[in-house]
Amino acid sequence: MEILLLAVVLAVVAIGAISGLVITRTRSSRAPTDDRPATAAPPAEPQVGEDSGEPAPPLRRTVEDVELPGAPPAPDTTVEGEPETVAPPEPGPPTETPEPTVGRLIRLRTRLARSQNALGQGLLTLLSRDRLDEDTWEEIEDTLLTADVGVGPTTELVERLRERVRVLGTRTPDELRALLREELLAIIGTDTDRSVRTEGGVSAEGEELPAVVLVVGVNGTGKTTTTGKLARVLVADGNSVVLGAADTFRAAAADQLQTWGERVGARTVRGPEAGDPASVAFDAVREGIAEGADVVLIDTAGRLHTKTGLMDELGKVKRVVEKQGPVGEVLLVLDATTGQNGLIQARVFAEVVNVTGIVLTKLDGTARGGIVMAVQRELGVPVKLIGLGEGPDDLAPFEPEAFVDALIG
Ligand SMILES: Nc1nc2c(ncn2[C@@H]2O[C@H](COP(=O)(O)OP(=O)(O)OP(=O)(O)O)[C@@H](O)[C@H]2O)c(=O)[nH]1
Repeated sequence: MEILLLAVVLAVVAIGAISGLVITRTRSSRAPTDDRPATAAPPAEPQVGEDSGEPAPPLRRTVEDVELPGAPPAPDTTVEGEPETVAPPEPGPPTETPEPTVGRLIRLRTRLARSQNALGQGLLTLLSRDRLDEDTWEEIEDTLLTADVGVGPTTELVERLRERVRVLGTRTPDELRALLREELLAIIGTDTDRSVRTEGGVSAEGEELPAVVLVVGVNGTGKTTTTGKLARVLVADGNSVVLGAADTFRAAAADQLQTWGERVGARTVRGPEAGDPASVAFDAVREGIAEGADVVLIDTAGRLHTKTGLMDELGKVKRVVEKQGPVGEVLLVLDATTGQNGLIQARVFAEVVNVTGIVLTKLDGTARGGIVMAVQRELGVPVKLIGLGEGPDDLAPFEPEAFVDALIG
């Protein structure tokens, strides 16, 4: 009996074990063919590649944040909150002492004379002819037009010269030189204020504000170089300067500007590459206020005057800066070698940002110095500075007398 019972128990255990094995094998052999989606059952823990929370913000600004060249401008809301800029590096000690600005044009006079002498000497030679007939006057006119003096100023100058030569009668070379000098100066204008405005102001809250200078122009005219050189001019004249690298399109521009700044101990405020230039400009002025700087110089990206989107962006840069205080000076940088095209550029820029001064660069590389007269006449805005080379101190305050003297030798 006991043996029988034991045999029954063993039989039951054996059957149970065999059926358990069969069920397990059946389950495991079914699993791969189970057509339920793998995600049907919620995982207990986040899986690799899944985020458990909100994605981290990207390091670079998105295309929605950044205005692309030619894109319509975004509304002026970016700066009301926190402008996005990276921390500006500490300014180093000045490594150079810039040359004083007084008399720079005298120093650079030979360079100016070398490039512009053809105009002055050409005019003097023509005026010295025994007979000043119509052909000669036409040649005088052509000489002026070729030097980019422009139609209006040329007509005016020729009329005045004709009248004065007629009254003079016989002409000695000295008399002619003096006469031409006077008339050229009359066209250029000697009583215009050509100083770069460096007086700061006071905000409505009584806070001291630095003078703000915005540097604008088309591509490659020399804006960054001029901003750097101007920083030296201002430092040489005893001002403390903060630079704003609002040219965020050209990657090297901010580095270039920072290098200029470091040489004279001026801090450069920069933003993220391809960032919003208005934010950088705003931040530079804020930094200037915080530092108690005398002048904030803002370099902007080169833009073709024909690109409406980019011109609108420039208008925005100025408006955004003005939320903190007035922009005292807008310097338009014109490349003297581009001739009459410079006038068209000047007209458009003046409409958008109310240009207050002209910087004429690369006058060392062209005989067409007459653009000085044309651009002033066209815009009613004075030439304030001229660039006469690539050297750090090759930017000079424009002095009509020294300019004309270099012209006529
Ligand atoms: N000969 C000469 N070269 C100059 C003068 N001013 C600037 N340059 C040169 O012009 C070139 C362009 O100057 P940048 O300052 O880079 O021009 P930019 O307007 O900032 O250029 P973008 O930012 O690309 O629009 C550089 O090689 C400068 O050295 C000048 O007065 N004389």
